[in-house]
Amino acid sequence: MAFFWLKSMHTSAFLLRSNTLGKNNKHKQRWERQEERNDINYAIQFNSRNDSFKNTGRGSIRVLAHGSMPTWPQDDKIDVNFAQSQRERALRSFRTDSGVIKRCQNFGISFASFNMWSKKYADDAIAEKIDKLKAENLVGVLIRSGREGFQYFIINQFFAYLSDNAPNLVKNIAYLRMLADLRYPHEWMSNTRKIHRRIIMHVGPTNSGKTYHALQRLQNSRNGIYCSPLRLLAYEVYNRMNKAGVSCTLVTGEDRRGADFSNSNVKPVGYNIEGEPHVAIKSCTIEMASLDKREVAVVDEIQMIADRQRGWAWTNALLGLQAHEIHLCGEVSAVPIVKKICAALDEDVEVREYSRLGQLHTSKKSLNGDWSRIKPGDCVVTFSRKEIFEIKKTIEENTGMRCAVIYGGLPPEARVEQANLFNDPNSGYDVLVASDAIGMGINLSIRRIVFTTLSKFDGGSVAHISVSQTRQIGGRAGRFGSGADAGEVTTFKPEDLKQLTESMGAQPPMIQAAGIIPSSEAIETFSHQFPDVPFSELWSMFRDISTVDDDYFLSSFSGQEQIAQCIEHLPLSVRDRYQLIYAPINARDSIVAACLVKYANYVANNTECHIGTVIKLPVRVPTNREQLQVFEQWHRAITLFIWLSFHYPEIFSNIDEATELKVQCEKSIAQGLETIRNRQGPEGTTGSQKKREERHERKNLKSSRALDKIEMAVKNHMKQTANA
Ligand SMILES: Nc1ncnc2c1ncn2[C@@H]1O[C@H](COP(=O)(O)OP(=O)(O)OP(=O)(O)O)[C@@H](O)[C@H]1O
Repeated sequence: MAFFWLKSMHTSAFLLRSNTLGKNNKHKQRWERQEERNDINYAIQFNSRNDSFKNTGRGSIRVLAHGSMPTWPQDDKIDVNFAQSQRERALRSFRTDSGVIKRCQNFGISFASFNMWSKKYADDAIAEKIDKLKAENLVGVLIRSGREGFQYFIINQFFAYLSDNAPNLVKNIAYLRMLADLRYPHEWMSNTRKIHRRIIMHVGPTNSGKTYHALQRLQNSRNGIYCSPLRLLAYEVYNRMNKAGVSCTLVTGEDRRGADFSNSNVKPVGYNIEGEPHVAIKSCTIEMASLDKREVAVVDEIQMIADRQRGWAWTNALLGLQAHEIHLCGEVSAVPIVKKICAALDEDVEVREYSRLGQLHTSKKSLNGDWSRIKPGDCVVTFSRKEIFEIKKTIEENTGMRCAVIYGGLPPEARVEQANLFNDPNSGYDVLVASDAIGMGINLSIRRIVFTTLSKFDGGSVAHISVSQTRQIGGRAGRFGSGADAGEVTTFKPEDLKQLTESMGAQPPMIQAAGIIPSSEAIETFSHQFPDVPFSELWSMFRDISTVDDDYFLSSFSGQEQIAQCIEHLPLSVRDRYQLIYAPINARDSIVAACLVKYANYVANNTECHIGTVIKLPVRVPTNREQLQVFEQWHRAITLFIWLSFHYPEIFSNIDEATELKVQCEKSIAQGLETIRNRQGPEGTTGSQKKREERHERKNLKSSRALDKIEMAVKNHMKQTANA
């Protein structure tokens, strides 16, 4: 993969104070341009170099040439021909990937040896001489791994090839491969293997009552745990249990709450020797699940075991929960993989199938591109935050109805508030404009889902959303007991209706493999072999050399790698690095990443961190969507502090101050949403503010022209490189 650095671009990188809005616009604009330009096969990434955190106001832009990047097909369209073309593509790009070459050097492989062996490997693969790389065997790999994972697979198989054909090229290769051997996950949790567990799967479409039945069982147990994919769902179950008089605690990455003993019906199940109450149930996000002995465990949305980033958490829960009864709720597509894993554990699986409660039908007509056809109770779904606000404005102007908004970047508290506005028939908010964040969690009284598009930018290219995602989002219409008992699904554009109808009528393909990650101990032992290699490279090296069984895949590390790079320059232990890279953040959020570096500095120095020294919220309420986005990032930076306080309680001890700041930030976000709604003109802007924004626009236009010139230079450079 060809890339080079353009260091001359002066960018104001990570700015932590309130006067940064204009400068942050520039970054935002670049990211938006990245999305827009995807169709001409360029991804321009803002790259956070370590020195950019030193307030130098400089950064660099990394330009990755993706070559021709077609849309990734849905699973059932992946065949031998596709496998062949992807194999050739991946073999070509891995041979020129400077990251791979660098890692090979870390393994002691010289450039000349890499050149020679990578060519042999590519030739043998194309000649179908390597079993695992035969096109027919790659179909399953492509489905399991997706685009990003497939590239890793090709690199990983290169090391397997070296191990067989040039065992002396990498020193200790057999030992390294043994350290990175992840083939036997069913042998990992020895304590759990001593327990006889009954596994019950509740499967069915959205809104079929599967979670309801599992929760009924949990509620009647002496002690149990509910593992949720979202903080919001964990909170919902926490409330539900306490309301029903069952003592329940809440544990999420950002929140810990005791049982609600203010409710006189809620009684602890007993007391320990210090007189502290034992509660019956724990409701948590799945990454926070503890594996103590229990009577009942409920794991929600089990199909997420195949999620490229988070799947490992479901696998850990399935392998490790020490409960006599485990209830797994989710899509029928998860049944085969759960059965396979449980067969290896010598455990039986009982499957209970459910049908949808209430009607759901796909409309025969789209809205034909006409916003005036939006009706009260509609939820308009789009996948870009920018579009959410534009659509909201258009609908409000065209119909006179007001729109609530829900998207992933909004804090959960704000999402609940927006959901309440939409659900309340007297609030004046008749329509919801949302992203796929509505697919799980919050109860919504939606009558009709209107998809504005069925494609989504997946970080590499624009791809169709999967059958499973389409059905999950579409299924939110007509939720049982919401007052909208019959649901409808349609599209905004007529050309999307055919695909929607097909997806809504199809069954999601069966899940082939479950995510896993190496333990911190495995990474630590591996790191001792390479004391001079930076942690972020170490992680990729582990992936290069690891061996994984076909029923599993190594979860994506890309988010973790980005975090690892941000904190690479700090003197942290391997264990601390392992902890920090799993912080629930996106390192591309510049403000959050900058705060993480500051927080990590306190960890490195083992000194107490006061949130006030890192975060000062802007005093003004956000009045446009860019400013709102900055507040959203501050909110994530505050919740990151709270997350850290659970892992490093002595360093991040002042949670009260953080909680206060978080509430203040939530208020500003709520006011911002209200202000943007109430003002006139584009994005709710008026008068002098409008002028200010026009000035910004002009500035942005200038920098966008500069960017065009750079891209032209990049194109020319690549042409020359290709010719050479
Ligand atoms: N037997 C029942 N009695 C009363 N309410 C029920 C019953 N079954 C389901 N519900 C209600 O119907 C709604 C949908 O149920 P539930 O959340 O269990 O569905 P689900 O299949 O898990 O859907 P999703 O995958 O969207 O979460 C919930 O509000 C739930 O409380």
